[in-house]
Amino acid sequence: MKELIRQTVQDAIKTKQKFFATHEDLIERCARQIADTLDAGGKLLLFGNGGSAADCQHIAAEFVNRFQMERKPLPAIALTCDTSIITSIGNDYSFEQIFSKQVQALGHKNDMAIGISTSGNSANVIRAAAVAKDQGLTVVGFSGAGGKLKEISDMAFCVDSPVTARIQEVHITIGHILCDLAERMLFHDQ
Ligand SMILES: O=C(CO)[C@@H](O)[C@H](O)[C@H](O)[C@H](O)COP(=O)(O)O
Ligand SMILES: [Zn+2]
Repeated sequence: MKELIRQTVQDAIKTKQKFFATHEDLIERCARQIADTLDAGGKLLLFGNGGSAADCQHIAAEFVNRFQMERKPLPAIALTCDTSIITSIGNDYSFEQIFSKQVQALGHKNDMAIGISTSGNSANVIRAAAVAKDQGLTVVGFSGAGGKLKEISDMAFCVDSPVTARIQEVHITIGHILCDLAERMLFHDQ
């Protein structure tokens, strides 16, 4: 058991080191886009399943409340939270449309959509990303190495690991870094 713990931690460290060694420019570019979007009155829409749904809610909370700086609340909505909306769409239409119909209702061309899928192939995430793109939103994809999400995304963060949990651990670190950078870009004078 202790060996398993050690191997898991080693794998987590290596996966993060490998990813962040090659993605600094993209992260900075994405943070700048988030800061510009929020500064111009746009908002963030986030969607994903399971652990990635939790990541969406976690990241949205950092923006709406605060991250590491005392500053005004920033608009970010996790499309994973409203059980009435999700169950009615899932029941009347399909699970595939639970996020895309919310993007249709709430998305504006000056907003950003952040889709999170470790396989990169969850149908509801792909559909929402495609609808967001059609509506003119900037689409950011957090995924694993494979899948369709990266092809749809304007900015794609692809984590090269076969293990869902390791990919998710990189995703939440990306979310924290983006929030940290965007906060500094928007409020550095405070
Ligand atoms: O958290 C985990 C696994 O670590 C699970 O809940 C996982 O998120 C779910 O199986 C998701 O449905 C996987 O979907 P996706 O990441 O492939 O889009
Ligand atoms: Zn998990």
